[in-house]
Amino acid sequence: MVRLQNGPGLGAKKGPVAAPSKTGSTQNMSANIKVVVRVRPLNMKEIQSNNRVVVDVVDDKMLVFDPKQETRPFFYQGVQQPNKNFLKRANKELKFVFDDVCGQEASNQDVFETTTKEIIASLMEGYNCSVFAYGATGAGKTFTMIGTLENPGITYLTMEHLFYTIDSFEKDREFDIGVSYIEVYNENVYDLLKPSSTPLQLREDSKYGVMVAGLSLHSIRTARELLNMLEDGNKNRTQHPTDANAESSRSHAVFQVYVKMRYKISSQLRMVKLSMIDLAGSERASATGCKGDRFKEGANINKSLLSLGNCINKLADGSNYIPYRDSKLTRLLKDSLGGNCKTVMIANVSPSSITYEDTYNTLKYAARANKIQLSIKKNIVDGDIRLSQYVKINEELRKKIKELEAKLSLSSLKTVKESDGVKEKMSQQWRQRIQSAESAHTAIESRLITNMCQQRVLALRQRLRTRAFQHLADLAHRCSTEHMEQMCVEDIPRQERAAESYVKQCAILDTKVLSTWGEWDESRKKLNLMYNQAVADLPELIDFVQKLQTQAKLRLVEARDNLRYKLLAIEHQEIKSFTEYVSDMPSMLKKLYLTLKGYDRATPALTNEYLDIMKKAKSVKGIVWSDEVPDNDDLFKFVSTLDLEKPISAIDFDDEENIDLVTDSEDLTDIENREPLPSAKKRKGTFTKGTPMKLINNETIIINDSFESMDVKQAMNSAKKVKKELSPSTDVDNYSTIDPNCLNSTFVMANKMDWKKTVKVEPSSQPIKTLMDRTNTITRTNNLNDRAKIVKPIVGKAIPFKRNPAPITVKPVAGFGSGVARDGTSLQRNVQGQKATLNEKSVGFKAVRAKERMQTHPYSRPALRK
Ligand SMILES: Nc1ncnc2c1ncn2[C@@H]1O[C@H](COP(=O)(O)OP(=O)(O)OP(=O)(O)O)[C@@H](O)[C@H]1O
Repeated sequence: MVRLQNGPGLGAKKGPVAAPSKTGSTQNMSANIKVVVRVRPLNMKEIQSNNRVVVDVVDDKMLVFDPKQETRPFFYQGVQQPNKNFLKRANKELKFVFDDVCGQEASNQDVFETTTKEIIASLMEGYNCSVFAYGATGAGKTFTMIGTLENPGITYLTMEHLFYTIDSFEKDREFDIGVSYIEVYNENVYDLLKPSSTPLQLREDSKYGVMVAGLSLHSIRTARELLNMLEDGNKNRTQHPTDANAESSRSHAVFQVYVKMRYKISSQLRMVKLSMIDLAGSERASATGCKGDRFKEGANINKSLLSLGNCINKLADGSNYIPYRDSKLTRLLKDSLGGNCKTVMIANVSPSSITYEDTYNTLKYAARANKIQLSIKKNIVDGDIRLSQYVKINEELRKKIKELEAKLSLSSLKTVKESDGVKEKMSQQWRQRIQSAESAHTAIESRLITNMCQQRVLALRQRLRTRAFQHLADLAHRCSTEHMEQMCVEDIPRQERAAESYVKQCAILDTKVLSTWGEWDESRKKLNLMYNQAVADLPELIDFVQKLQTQAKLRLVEARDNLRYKLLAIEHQEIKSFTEYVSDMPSMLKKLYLTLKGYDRATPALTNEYLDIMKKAKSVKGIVWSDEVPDNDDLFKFVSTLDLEKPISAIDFDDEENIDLVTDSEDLTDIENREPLPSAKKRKGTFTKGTPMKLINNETIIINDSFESMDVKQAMNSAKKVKKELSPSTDVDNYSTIDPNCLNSTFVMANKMDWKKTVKVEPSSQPIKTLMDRTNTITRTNNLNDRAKIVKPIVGKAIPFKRNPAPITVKPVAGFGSGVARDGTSLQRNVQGQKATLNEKSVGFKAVRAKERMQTHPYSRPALRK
């Protein structure tokens, strides 16, 4: 098999060298075999023989074989004959036109220029190329192909040009070059570079074409190496002197150059072959004068050349069948003649008439070959084509991918940027919208909190004011000093005005709170909806939303703190005042008790009560734990709680037990005099229990002066107890029989009242009047003489009671804490024998006011809003 030796690329890859593929080519081109005729100069022998020149080179394209000779006058018997030399053969004067005609003066360089130089370009393009020298022996074939050291032949020149060309292509291609040199002698193939007596076998492969089994390939780097190689090879070539040529080559010498090209970028691989063939002489056997082996040689040579001629003829005729297998030479040159090859035929001829027939045959041969139309293809191996195509496609795809990636990257970046920009814009818009809505909501909430805080402060202050007033009321009726009396006279209207003002303020605040709360609730719903939408659109806004919600909670906590601080300050002041107030009570109580006891009026019940008070004083705790919050103190809960979800109005100060709702218009009479009710629930029912005063019967009114929650039932039991102590046989249920003198200060037994008449107090009989009526217009007459008789100091001097010389009339004032009877009428309070009458006008007046209040407290009275 053909193998490369010492080749840098090919040598490393041992194995059969890929021959050009028939199917691997991708481009076709049509070309005739280029035929160049070279006419050598006459050699010395020919010159000496003075033979005529039968080849007349007209120009570089045409020659005339056996041209017409110059006419010389013909004399016969001394007489010039006019037209005819009967002794002379007529000249053929055949005009041959070839691709090129190199005359006798043409050098090998000139031949190279016209023959193989141009095929190197084709070789670099991937075409197989073939050059063979044809001609008779001694026609100058070897001289043309091999030449001499002084005048190297076209093989050397071609290889030199090949290396020169390779150098110019090395930038983008890698080359591996291997050469072989064989001879076909007597139909046997021999390796001239690896001499062996054993002929090599020709193998044909469908893919690689004709191959020489066992042929050595040699790598060369310079043309000079080739020259030496050729010289060595020619030494191994069979040569025998003939008559025509002293150094006649008796074999066909085939020098083949394998060029492997790999494109650096595409990795495309091209395998091309340049065949340079020096054929054996095509001379006639007679011309060689050989006999024996030499004759046999000539016969074989002629046979191979005949086969070559036949193939050329067939190729020229366009025959489908080409008899390549007729000889080893034609088999070997299959690729170079009719196959995938650009072929140059150099027909060497001698101009001498000595070789007239051979020259004529050569010219005919060459002319015939010139008609061969070859279809040649570039030799690109299938796999390499695919590989290179894949590589190329891959590269293109990679390039495209990169471009697309770049575009995509830009597009993505742009999209991301656009998306980010849109998101950022959306985010900003949402934030602005939310902040705007949140600011508005905060403003509303601030108003709501302010109003609710005002509600609670107001409620607390009113509670404390009422308590203070109650304390004053508790004391006033016992006072006889003018100063105290004056205090009461002044304070009552003031307190009642304060109460009325409180009611109004409550109504206003209630309205404000409920109105603001509605606004706040609506704003809150919108804000929450906005929060949800924003987070749904942009989940990253959740932090922003949560921050706002946390800020809202903090605002509420701060508001509660501020409120409690304010309430605490108020309570603190109240405790301080109350402590001062209470601190004097024990000594006073002790004096009173001892006074009563001194007059023997300290009943067992009173004594027990006194003892109870002592016990309580003994067990008073100095510390009230902060977590001991009174469960039933709704006012405390209301004041201390700031719940935006419960926009209730101020709570009633009365004990829950004592609060009922007036359900009809008749029962509305005293609502105005009550504390504002905390809720609709508390206003349901009837206003029966817990009234400060209660009409027991027409004669008796039980007054619960204590502002603090006082259980009527407890009071009644206490009254019964006192009655029993005083008169065990008395029916305790009949209060009319209770002696007022036996009652302690809590209970007052009224005289039988005439509801229709105003009781007028006789001035003479009632020198002292202690007034404590927070309710109605009354004209009362108090005769405290009896009291003066009763209340005497036990020890020491009696308590001085200032007598009031004239009855006192109190103008109708919507009072706070006034008693309201179940039937809706105001009750008079008779303290220790005072007579009270009902002023019916005041009832109607208060009823109207109560209705007004109900209207100003729509949320406090939801049942009545309709
Ligand atoms: N163009 C030429 N110029 C000068 N001398 C030439 C030329 N051609 C051939 N000769 C000479 O002619 C002789 C015969 O040439 P050559 O050996 O090349 O013939 P050939 O065709 O190879 O013969 P053979 O077939 O017998 O080998 C040689 O001595 C050679 O130097």
